[in-house]
Amino acid sequence: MITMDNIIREGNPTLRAVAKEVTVPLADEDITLGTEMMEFLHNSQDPVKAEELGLRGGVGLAAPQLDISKRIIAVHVPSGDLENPEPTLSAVMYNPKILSHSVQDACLGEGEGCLSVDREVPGYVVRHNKITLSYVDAAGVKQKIRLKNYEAIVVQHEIDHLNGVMFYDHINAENPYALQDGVLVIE
Ligand SMILES: O=CN(O)C[C@@H](CC1CCCC1)C(=O)N1NCCC[C@H]1C(=O)Nc1ccccn1
Ligand code: NI
Repeated sequence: MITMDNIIREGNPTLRAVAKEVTVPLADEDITLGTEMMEFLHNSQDPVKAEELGLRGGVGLAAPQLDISKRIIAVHVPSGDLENPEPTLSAVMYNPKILSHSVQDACLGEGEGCLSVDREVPGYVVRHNKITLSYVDAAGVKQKIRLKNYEAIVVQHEIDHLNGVMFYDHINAENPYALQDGVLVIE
């Protein structure tokens, strides 16, 4: 089971490496890894388990954060309202690739953090508001989906990890809260 001890922190060169594509059909070990990554996200969002295991709640995880330089990500975005427990996006994605994106940019009003960064780095992380994404799913089937707003931000944060990019690489050093006209601020 994955815990915070398995998550590498900034300074580890794997976080700055470009991860390798996984072979398709998927190897058993890659399927198992994806399952464990998703289980970590579930546990991290369960108040009892997160407390028990000392987990920071996470909505996404990339294999390089486990010191495994493979193009595998897991995302599990809760719906946010307790009535509807259905997550708005829950998937393990192999070889994810952004095929196209909106001209419209967006950022989280709260900025971003990272389970591999044990410090606050304030500022807007400007990303694409909408993306068209292809990936191979846990069943080995090629998927093509469109995402927008928060879900699109989460997936872009994870794909950045596959390319050795950290969220704060996008923050304007002179003025962390500088915003071009028309950038959508997502609260
Ligand atoms: O690469 C992956 N990571 O580094 C885990 C990150 C991924 C998100 C950061 C911004 C977009 C994707 C993560 O999830 N967080 N960042 C650090 C602490 C907070 C935590 C978080 O946002 N938690 C959360 C949010 C809503 C509901 C439940 N939990
Ligand atoms: Ni991260």
